[in-house]
Parts: sequence; C-alpha cells; structure tokens
Amino acid sequence: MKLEELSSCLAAARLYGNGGIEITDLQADSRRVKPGDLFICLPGFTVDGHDFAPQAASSGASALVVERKLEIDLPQILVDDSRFAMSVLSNAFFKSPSSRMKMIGVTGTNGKTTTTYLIERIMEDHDVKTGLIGTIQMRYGGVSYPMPRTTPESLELQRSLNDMASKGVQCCVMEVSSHALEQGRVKGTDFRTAIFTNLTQDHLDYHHTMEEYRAAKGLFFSRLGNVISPWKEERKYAVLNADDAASSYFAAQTAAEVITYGIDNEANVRASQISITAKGTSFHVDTFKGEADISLKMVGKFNVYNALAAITAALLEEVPLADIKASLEAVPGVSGRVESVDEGQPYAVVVDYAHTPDGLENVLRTVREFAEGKVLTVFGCGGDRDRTKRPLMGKISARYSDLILVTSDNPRTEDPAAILKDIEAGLIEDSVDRSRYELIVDRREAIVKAIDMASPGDVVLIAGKGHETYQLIGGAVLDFDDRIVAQEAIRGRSH
Ligand SMILES: CC(=O)N[C@H]1[C@@H](OP(=O)(O)OP(=O)(O)OC[C@H]2O[C@@H](n3ccc(=O)[nH]c3=O)[C@H](O)[C@@H]2O)O[C@H](CO)[C@@H](O)[C@@H]1O[C@H](C)C(=O)N[C@@H](C)C(=O)N[C@H](CCC(=O)O)C(=O)O
Ligand SMILES: Nc1ncnc2c1ncn2[C@@H]1O[C@H](COP(=O)(O)OP(=O)(O)OP(=O)(O)O)[C@@H](O)[C@H]1O
Repeated sequence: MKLEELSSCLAAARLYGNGGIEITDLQADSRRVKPGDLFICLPGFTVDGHDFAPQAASSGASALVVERKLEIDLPQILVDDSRFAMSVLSNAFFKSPSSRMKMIGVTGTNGKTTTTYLIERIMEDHDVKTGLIGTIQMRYGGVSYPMPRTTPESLELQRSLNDMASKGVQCCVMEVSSHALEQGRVKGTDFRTAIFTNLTQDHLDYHHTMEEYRAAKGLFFSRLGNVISPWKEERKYAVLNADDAASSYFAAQTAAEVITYGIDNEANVRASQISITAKGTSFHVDTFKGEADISLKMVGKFNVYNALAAITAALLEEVPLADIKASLEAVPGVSGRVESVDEGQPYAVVVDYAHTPDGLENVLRTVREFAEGKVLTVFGCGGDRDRTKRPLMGKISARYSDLILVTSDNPRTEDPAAILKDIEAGLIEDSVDRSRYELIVDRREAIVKAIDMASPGDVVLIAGKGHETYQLIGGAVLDFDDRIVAQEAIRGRSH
C-alpha cells in the first residue's frame, strides 16, 4: 500500500516527503521494524516511541507516523494523536478484517473471559469457525497464542483479525477492556454484537472514578454501528444485563438494537428456578426463541449471567436453543474459574481468578453455599494497581470466611508487606477479630497453611490468580501456579 493512500485515511494528517513509496508493513515497536515498514511513534505512558525513531530508521523503516516532526530523513505523516492514527491505519492497511466476519465483543468488570469461552464453544459446535481473543489466550484454527493483554493494541488486533479472516474464521468473539476502549484499541472494528456483563469497582488507578470507568465502557455502545462497513450491512445488537444499573446508561447511548438478559428484572432472555450445588448450576431460561432447562457444570449464580449473555448472543446468530443448551451443558468450566483441585481429599480446594471486590464476593457467596464446614480464604491484591480496592476486599473476605490468609498476588514493584497492610486496614475497620486472619507474604506458605488447617467438609478458596502460572515480584516473573502448589500441599499433608 502506498504511503499517500494510508495518509489519506487520516482526515487531519499532513504528509511530508515522498508519498509514493510502498509500505510493506506497520510497526509500533522499533525492535520489530523490518525494511519497508511504516514506524508509528506512540508517546507511551512509560517511554516515548518518538525516541526510538532513529533505531527504527536504522532497521530500515521507510516512513514514520509522528506527533511532532522529527529531524530524520524519512517521509513522515504528522498527526495529532498517533495511537488514534494507528487504529485507523491498521484497519485500512489490513482492509477492515472485522468486516469479513461476525464480531462479538464482551465488556464488563467480571465475566468477560467466561462469556467469550461459552460463545466460542457454542459457535464451534454449530460449525461456525470461531476465533477467540482474551485474557488467557488468542486461539483460532486449532492454534493458541499467549496474550500479554486482554485486548491487543489496534495494530496487533487488526493483524490478527486479518490472519483469522484469511484462514476462514467466520466469527470472532473477543474481550474488550475499558483500557482498550479508552485508548481506542478497537476503534474502527466492526462489531455486530456488543455484550455488557457488569460494572463494579476495578481499575480506578487508571480510570480514577467509577463515572470515568463507566464512560470508557460506554464508548463500546455509543460507537456500535458507527463503523462504515463496505462489506456488509446488518443489524447491530447491544446485549445488556438487565440487573446491572449501568445498562440503562449504555442503552441510552447506543443506536443499536438493545436486547437484555437477566434474572431479577424483566429481560428478553431471563433465567429462573436457579439451583446451585458443588457440582454445577441448573436453571430454566425463557427467551425470544423458546424456553429450556439448562444444567451447567460450572458453579455460581454469576455463571448463570455469563451463560445468559452467551445464550443471547448465540440466539442472535440464529443458533437453535436446543443446540445452545447441548453446548453449554458440555462445557467443563474455564481454566482457573472456580476450578476444583481434587486429589480425593475430604475437604474442597477451589482456585478462582476473582481479583475484584465484586468477583471475590460472588465466588465467596458461591463456595459458602456448598461448604459443609468452614471457608478458609487465601487472597491478596496486585501491586501498582487500584489501591482503593484493597481494604474493600479485606472486608468482603471477612464477611464470608471463617479464616482469612492475606497474602501476595503479583506485588510488582510495591512492597508486598505494605499491600497486605492495606488489606488489613479493611479488616481492622470492620473490627475483625485478630484470631480470624493472618498476614503471610509468601503465597506458597499461605496456601500450605490453609490446606493444613482444613477439616472434612471445609472449603479452601485460593483467589486472585486463577489460570496464571507466574507471580510478578519486583521486576521478576517467577513460576507460580496456585493449582500446582495446592496439589503439592494436599499430597504433602499427612492426614
Ligand atoms: C497503561 C497501558 O495500557 N499501557 C500500554 C501501553 O504502554 P505505553 O504506551 O506506556 O508503552 P511504552 O512502554 O511507554 O512504549 C511506548 C511506545 O514505545 C515503543 N518502544 C518501546 C521500547 C523500545 O525499545 N522501542 C519502542 O519502539 C513501544 O512499542 C510503544 O509503542 O502500550 C503498550 C504497548 O502496546 C502496552 O503494553 C501497555 O500495556 C501495559 C503493559 C498494561 O499493563 N496495560 C494494562 C493496564 C491493560 O491494558 N489492561 C487491560 C485490561 C485488563 C483487565 O481487564 O484486567 C487489557 O486490555 O489488558
Ligand atoms: N458474571 C460475573 N459476575 C461477577 N463475577 C464474575 C462473573 N463471572 C466471573 N466472575 C468472577 O470473576 C472472575 C474472573 O472471571 P472472568 O475471567 O470470566 O472475568 P474477566 O472479566 O475476563 O476478568 P479479567 O478482565 O480480569 O480477565 C471469576 O473467577 C469469578 O470469580
């Protein structure tokens, strides 16, 4: 593609130098630049991509996208906002790949990964080749790729969507984080269906207030239908949780058709007669395309919401309800989400990714329902992230647990002991007896201790890391998997 063609996609851009040169690829990381690439200089949150333009030039970059003109002898496209320009250019360079498949996006504080997994399963069972993008991985065509973030940068996103489309993927279901929406990572992506799970406190280190956080999520719904798609014309759907207060805010913003799902309030897809056991969850569902009784192997009322969101999206893709039921009933669960570590021990050990106040409360309520004895909770809070949730999570843990072992969960550059103290502040504020909790910096030690203390009928909940196989301490990435540590602790216990 010619540089001038790319430049013309950006309304307010100015092109300096020879626009007739051929651009062979786009890059935003100088370390990946190959001869012929257009290097996009992003002013980052930590370093400024403009500083790496000389390195990109020496690796053969043939042109630059800049927010300020650089003293480098290469053609340059001058823009106001290069992150925004990157989303437009990536979409143009890869020829709007999202318009070549059905795009289903899921946003919300909790439940994104689970919901995308359920939709992927239903669509694949229905013989629709489906791609998945999210926190755990990206996968399509039988290959899975590890993901550094929940939602990729626009360049990586459009590149991946293009690859999916070229390999015959017909539908892509992806998680859309609030960071991604705020940074325009999915700008220009042609979503057919935008799903909202729920909005509760998280990421206030980045969004500052709940209003800003909600506004970021709102971008998903306000933009839905704004993408000019030359390849297809079809209806757009906003699938909203009728039981979450933020849904009316999103409904008011979107031009798309609103379809709701829920349990407590009137909804187009509504569950009733919910029954939860340690083995699974069953419910009755009324939809705009009939009704059914569904038994999930996943536990927790929150998974009923995730299933309802998936049912709604699949019905909108014309999958028969009976087929949706069959697929949902076959899903064994999602890695690290209320995952049982079962070595035949007389007490239950559950690993869960809950790392938000609401997520922790939901999973604790769930385990409380099937615990025949005490609930022993091991959890912590991440470093360099939303600090306001720490005391809140302390309070929630105490509300539902008999014993709490507060420990480390990716302290990153912070002092792990100081994070534990922040959590303890919530326990102190609620006058939780000192005998009911311990602060143990070493996560392995905390898990081993909880398991050693469990009696028959008890539940040990290890929350926060779920599927993660590492612990981020200082600048180091150390191998750590809650499930393996728990397994070893159960086996190592003498009784
Ligand atoms: C706050 C945030 O979102 N930051 C993202 C942002 O970082 P940044 O702008 O600071 O990048 P930077 O490191 O300063 O680099 C600036 C530019 O210089 C370039 N560079 C840098 C070094 C070099 O040698 N050469 C070079 O060209 C970089 O490639 C980049 O283009 O752009 C980077 C490159 O794309 C991302 O990796 C980074 O995500 C960081 C790692 C992150 O933690 N993001 C989190 C907050 C996030 O996005 N989370 C959400 C949701 C999670 C959830 O729901 O739980 C997600 O979608 O994952
Ligand atoms: N619908 C829901 N409502 C509330 N909590 C939920 C819901 N679904 C899952 N959870 C809780 O949140 C945890 C994370 O679930 P999941 O990975 O599906 O969410 P997510 O939105 O993808 O999270 P993240 O964006 O942080 O990756 C689960 O382990 C569970 O404890």
